[in-house]
Amino acid sequence: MPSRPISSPSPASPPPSSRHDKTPPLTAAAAGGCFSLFITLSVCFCKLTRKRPPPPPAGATASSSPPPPREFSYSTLRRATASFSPTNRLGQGGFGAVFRGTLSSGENVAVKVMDSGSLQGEAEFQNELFFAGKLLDSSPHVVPVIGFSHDKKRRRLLLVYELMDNGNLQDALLHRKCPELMEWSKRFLVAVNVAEGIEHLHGLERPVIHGDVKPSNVLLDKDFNAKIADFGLARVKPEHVEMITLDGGGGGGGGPEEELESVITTATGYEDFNFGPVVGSSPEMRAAPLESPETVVSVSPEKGKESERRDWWWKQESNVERGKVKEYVMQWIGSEVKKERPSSVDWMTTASSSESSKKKSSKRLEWWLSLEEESENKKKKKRRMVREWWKDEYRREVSKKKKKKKTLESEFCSDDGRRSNSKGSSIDWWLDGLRARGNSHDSVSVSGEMAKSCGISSTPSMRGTVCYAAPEYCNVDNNNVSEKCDVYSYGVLLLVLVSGRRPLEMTGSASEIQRANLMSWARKLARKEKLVDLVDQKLQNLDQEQAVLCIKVALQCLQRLPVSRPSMKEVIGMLKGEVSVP
Ligand SMILES: Nc1ncnc2c1ncn2[C@@H]1O[C@H](COP(=O)(O)OP(=O)(O)OP(=O)(O)O)[C@@H](O)[C@H]1O
Repeated sequence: MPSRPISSPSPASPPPSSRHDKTPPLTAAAAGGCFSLFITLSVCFCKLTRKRPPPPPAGATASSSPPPPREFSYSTLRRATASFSPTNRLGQGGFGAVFRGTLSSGENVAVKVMDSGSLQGEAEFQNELFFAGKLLDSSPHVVPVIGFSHDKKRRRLLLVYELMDNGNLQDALLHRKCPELMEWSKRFLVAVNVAEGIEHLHGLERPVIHGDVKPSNVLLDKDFNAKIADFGLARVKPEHVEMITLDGGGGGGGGPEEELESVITTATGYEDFNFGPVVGSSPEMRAAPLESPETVVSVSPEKGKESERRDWWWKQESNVERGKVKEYVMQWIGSEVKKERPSSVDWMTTASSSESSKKKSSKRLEWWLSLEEESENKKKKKRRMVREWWKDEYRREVSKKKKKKKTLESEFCSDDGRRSNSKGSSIDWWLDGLRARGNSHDSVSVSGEMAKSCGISSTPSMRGTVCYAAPEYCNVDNNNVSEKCDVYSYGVLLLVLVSGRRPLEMTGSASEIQRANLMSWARKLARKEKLVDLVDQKLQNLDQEQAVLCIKVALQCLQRLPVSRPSMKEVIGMLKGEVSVP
């Protein structure tokens, strides 16, 4: 019987044992696939959610020392400030409102939000960012920007700073009257801190001119250590600076006519804005000043007059923006006309409330602003007429004043000690204020307290703040900007610190009138050798000698000619008693 051949096992039908053996590799492959898919998805998710670091600034090298300012997302800052809650509002500047915030890391910050349509805003934003990289952690007496954010949808630009617990010096000294600042040693320390902060800026390889030194730009930490803030108007020192060595060369000299004219020009801020408005919002335009302000800022004598006049950020021109600028200037002049009246609140408000006079003012201002289209001769003629108008306005106001106030006014002594008569020189009274650039809330208490919370910026001009700005800084041909501008402003700040008064302050009593202009009063006291009269009576544990020394240093800083002012290094030396006061 033939034996049945043993059929070979068909490959299609493996034995049960063999099928069972192949299952684990298949499962492993599926699991491996799932795992790699998971990894890929995780990596993608991480990439998508990770915040991109800001691009390095132009010209930055990999080894550039200070880290660039951080970019925050808008939502982070919104969360940090509880949706920019009014309860977190710290103050208001020309740029916009500033809010207190706490980041998720627990870090306390101050967030500055640029108002959409702010004239100053965008240029200042760029400027602050430009200096942020340069100044981060560079000095204990400087508050640089630590980050920024922008929200395209809401057209908002935001800057983030380290929070300074005791706010600004202006507020702490003059509004809140913090007890800590009633201690002489603390005030003196603030004076030295500020001087060191400015000296640090001036001592950089390319010196930085702050351009807006004033008490509201000095911030105080929890121990009342002072730091310089707000680099919106800062600039790198021009390579060629024309130093004024002759009186009248741009330091505000010249005859009364010229002075009056220049006062009106500077007071309106018109010339500043005429250079071209704040840049537009396209990225290219925004990038321009960030690239290299140093190269544009130089004011070499070879350049044309027109280009000499331009600050580096005023590069863009657009008619639409011009319209906005004019509107702004008109509003501003209007408010200045109201603010600058020398006497008490009552006649000022009476005057400003009259509807017809408002209309008249507005017409005249329109007219004044139309000067830019006029020829030089016509401009001169109109300027003369505007001058007349300002005088008329003032005389009208004066005639409304009570007899008593007239008497007080006639007692006012001018800067050089000459007694002014009530009619002819009455305009000088408040023009003196304007000459000293006295229209900010930093300086004006004529109309009562104008605290930050009113929402009024203290920098109405892009050339610093009235009262604090050096005469040459406000000059139309602004090619004389040097560190000495900051020295002048520091001199005013020092007087404010020692006296506890604003640079321009009027309360109405006869004795007060002579002290209304802090700088003039200090000079007068110096002539009488009674500087101690200027020292704040409320100061505790006063070191009289040191306080008088501070006033002397301040007067050195306030010299009209920049070359006559000391450097900040010398100022620190004088304050510390290492250098004698000339
Ligand atoms: N880092 C900060 N910490 C605490 N408060 C701050 C800080 N930065 C600004 N502030 C507050 O917000 C206010 C407004 O600041 P901002 O720098 O915008 O305006 P300003 O310098 O006072 O005015 P301007 O911009 O017209 O010169 C300050 O006066 C200060 O009280």
